[in-house]
Amino acid sequence: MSVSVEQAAVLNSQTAGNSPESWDQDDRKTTLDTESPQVKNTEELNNMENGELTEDEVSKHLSTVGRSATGLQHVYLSLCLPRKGLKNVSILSNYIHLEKLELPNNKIKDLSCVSHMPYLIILDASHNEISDFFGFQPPKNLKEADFSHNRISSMKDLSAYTSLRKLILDYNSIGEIRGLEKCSSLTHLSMEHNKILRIGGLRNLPLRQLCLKGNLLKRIENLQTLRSLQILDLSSNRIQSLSGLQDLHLLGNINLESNMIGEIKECSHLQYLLLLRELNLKRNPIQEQPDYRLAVIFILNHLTLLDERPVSVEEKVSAVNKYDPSLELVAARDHMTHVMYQYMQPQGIFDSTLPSLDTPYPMLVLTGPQACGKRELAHKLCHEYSDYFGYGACHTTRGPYFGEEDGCDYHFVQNEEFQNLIRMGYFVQTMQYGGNWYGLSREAIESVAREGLACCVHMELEGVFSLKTSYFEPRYILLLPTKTDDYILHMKARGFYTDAQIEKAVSRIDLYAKIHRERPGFFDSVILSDDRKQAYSALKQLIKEYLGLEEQEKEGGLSIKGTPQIATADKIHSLLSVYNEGGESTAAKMIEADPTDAYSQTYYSKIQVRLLPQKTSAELASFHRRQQMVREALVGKIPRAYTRLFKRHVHAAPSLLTPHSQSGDYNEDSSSGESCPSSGLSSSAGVLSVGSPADGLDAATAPKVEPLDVSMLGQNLETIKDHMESGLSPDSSHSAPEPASPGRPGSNAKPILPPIPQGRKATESESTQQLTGQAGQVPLQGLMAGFLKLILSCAYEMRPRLHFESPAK
Ligand SMILES: Nc1ncnc2c1ncn2[C@@H]1O[C@H](COP(=O)(O)OP(=O)(O)OP(=O)(O)O)[C@@H](O)[C@H]1O
Repeated sequence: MSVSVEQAAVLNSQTAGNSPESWDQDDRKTTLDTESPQVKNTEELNNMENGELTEDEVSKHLSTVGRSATGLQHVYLSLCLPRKGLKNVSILSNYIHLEKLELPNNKIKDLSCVSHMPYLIILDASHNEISDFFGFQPPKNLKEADFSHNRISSMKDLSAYTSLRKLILDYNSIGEIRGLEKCSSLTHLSMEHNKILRIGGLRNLPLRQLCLKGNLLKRIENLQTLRSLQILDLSSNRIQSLSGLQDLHLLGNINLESNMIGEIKECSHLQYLLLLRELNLKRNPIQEQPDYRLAVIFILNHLTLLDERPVSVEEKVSAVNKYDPSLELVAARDHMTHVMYQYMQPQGIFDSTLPSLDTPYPMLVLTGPQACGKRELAHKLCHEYSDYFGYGACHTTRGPYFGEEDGCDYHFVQNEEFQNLIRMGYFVQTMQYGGNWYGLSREAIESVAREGLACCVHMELEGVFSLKTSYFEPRYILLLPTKTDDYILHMKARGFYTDAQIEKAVSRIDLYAKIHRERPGFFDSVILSDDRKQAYSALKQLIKEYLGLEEQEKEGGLSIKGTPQIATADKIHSLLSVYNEGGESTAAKMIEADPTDAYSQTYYSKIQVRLLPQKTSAELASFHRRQQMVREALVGKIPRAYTRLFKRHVHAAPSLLTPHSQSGDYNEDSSSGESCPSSGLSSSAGVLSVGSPADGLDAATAPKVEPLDVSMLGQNLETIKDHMESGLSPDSSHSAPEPASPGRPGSNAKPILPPIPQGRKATESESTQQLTGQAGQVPLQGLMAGFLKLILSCAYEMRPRLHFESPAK
């Protein structure tokens, strides 16, 4: 039976002033009962008390007039009767045109009346006492049904409900999802707070939203076919793993609050869900994992909301820096660590063969993936070119392989010792590889340098990045295997490596190749290492070019072996002295100095190209000042402030080291402006220019501070040795006693030699090296510490740029 407009008007007239909205908003049943006595006849009241719906009641709550489905009449389309205590709604069988029926918060057990509503689209039967799931014939247009908060314990086949889009079955006692297979329009299913033990029965449904909150689920399963799922709520279950979600590529929001997910690695199941923006893992054990939030953000870097908190850009950057730092970042951290620890230690100057403090040690770094042959080649090179190269043995925490010797291949140390060494500022760079630590110590480089040789080391790419941030400026040669199968065979043949290690090494070939491809010039040279013999020949060829040996061989038939190392050192010294004395036109001067020397030309013009355009006049002045200070320190001139203050007795330096001071001109003038260590830096520029007076000295009397003249030192070696053996200071015969009042203007102070390092055996050769500047380590002691620290920091500040160069380049 339809309700015509006329009938409805009549019904409405009976309830004038009581709109359905006012009923909806306020449960005023009693109020209405008392306030509108005319509406309530006795029968009606009885019915209401019995929970039986009456026509009058219906008429009051009908709304939304529209055309009937047949289009012939105007009818009410909606009926809303919330909180009426209704038990029996059978009368609604007459209202066949209803499209929307809302009966929440009643006591309805039977909804069979709905069978008579073929046009019903929306049904809200929530908060009732229904136990019979869909106990009516299917209205074929039913799109939304809410049966939440009822007493439904099992689902029935809903194959007939092909139009159903939204089904809400929250707060029932359903134990299993079933009967939905044919609901081909179902996009929204909510079954929170039921008793579902397993996910199932959802195969191929076009669900976009699924809520199974508050059930008894232990795992996520059978969801892989829900390709349209966008929002998933599995909160308040007992789920331990996120496995099962990996194929749901449209998922944008997952709520897993209050579950039992404990491992960060579980998030990797979600990492390919590129549309995932919101994830809630609150109240899961995973929250206790260290750096939980950053770790999750790192894995799921598309998230915008994690645990209901927005993910900031800073968090994303920190996450990447923490879990996948770039090679540069790793290097910067490594470098920072070692610089910091180094500066916390007493300082020492290692001048070795170098003409000035800011000249880096000559170094050759062979790099490439593990077992590519770089170590073998490094050893070979150092053996064959022993006059040029010394092997720099790194430290490692890995145990020695068969045949490896401590101190030869590596210094093998325990992890604890390695960490101690790091804290002692012992290393220039370190890296972890394959669970072991590797570190190149300052001492490894300097001990080679003390022999007047260039240090040859091998290391992985991370080590190269780290060295590139330091003030060392080695040559980097990449040894790259290209025949992967041969490389794998070679590694297997060595018998040291597990499959995983081999796999890792192989995978790093690409990394090296990529860096080489993307950063031209990152490596100075690349040698293919597939054939070790060929690789070594190529390496030799390169080295000869670097050292200029090819020309020498061609020109003079010089044999490589036996070429005195001093030749190289001399060359660098002489070149540098030209540089030091020159101003802007040093390159020209260098060429003038030895125009036939191809090595010099290339070497120096390259340096000029690198150095001069980058330096302002202030920088140059600063550079000269620092050189001045370093030289003074090396020839033994103690900072005047300290000398004055503590009146230390110092050994006088041999006159040959300081030719200008022999005459007693070396002016220890307190008025020089160097009354404190830092004042040296504020003195005027150009103190090293030929003929320019030292800072604060009278132009006529000031000593010219010149680069150490190695050859001159060599000539007088015997004299010095004699002095040392006799326990006298080498030039005691020349030196005047230290003035009683060194601070007095015009007083003389003889420069001193750096003390021979404590504990170091002063063998003849070592003494020689010390005095010739080949190996002069000056440990900082007492008052020198501050001054030398200052020098070191200056030297570090101004990154050195000089290094051995290829004349052929
Ligand atoms: N100080 C360091 N910094 C960075 N990498 C280093 C350092 N010392 C050694 N390495 C590198 O660590 C990797 C592992 O060294 P290890 O000696 O254990 O390997 P290996 O199997 O002997 O291979 P290889 O023959 O290349 O040395 C090698 O590639 C090695 O060159």
